Amino acid sequence: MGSTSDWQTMEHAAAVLQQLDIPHETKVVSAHRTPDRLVSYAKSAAGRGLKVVIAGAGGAAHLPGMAASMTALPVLGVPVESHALKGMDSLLSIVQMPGGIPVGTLAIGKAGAINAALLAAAILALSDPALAERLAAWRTRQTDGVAHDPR
Ligand SMILES: Nc1c(C(=O)O)ncn1[C@@H]1O[C@H](COP(=O)(O)O)[C@@H](O)[C@H]1O
Repeated sequence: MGSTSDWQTMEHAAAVLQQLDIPHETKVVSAHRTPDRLVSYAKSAAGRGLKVVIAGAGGAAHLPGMAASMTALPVLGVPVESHALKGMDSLLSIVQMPGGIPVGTLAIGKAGAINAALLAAAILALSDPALAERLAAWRTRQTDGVAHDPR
């Protein structure tokens, strides 16, 4: 994520990864403030055994796109809700990639963070049957937890 201030959004992705027992790391990496850290992080990601990158950033959110430009791993972008523009700036910065360098862009804020983790899980589950079972069980629990009556 681009800043420690993004953690209150991105912790929801980490929580879902934890629930699904998916090993993961959490790092602050900024294209703007720590460009060298971004280059080394993105270029070494695949070699270190990472399979998917979830990049959350707000405002002029160049982090997901720049990360995607330096790794062939799938990059999922989470637009963090900015104070000034409610995350519309983040969303448009992340989603409008030029053809050729994809970033899978999720919803603004908490829902996007949760869904980035679930989408990462679905990608990993394609080659991990045990994870596919855990993901199916997670979804069943969610379905079972939806009330029939709103009151
Ligand atoms: N969008 C980026 C990037 C980047 O894209 O490289 N680096 C930091 N940021 C964003 O700046 C916002 C404000 O950061 P601060 O709260 O640290 O001022 C955060 O949402 C962060 O993701």
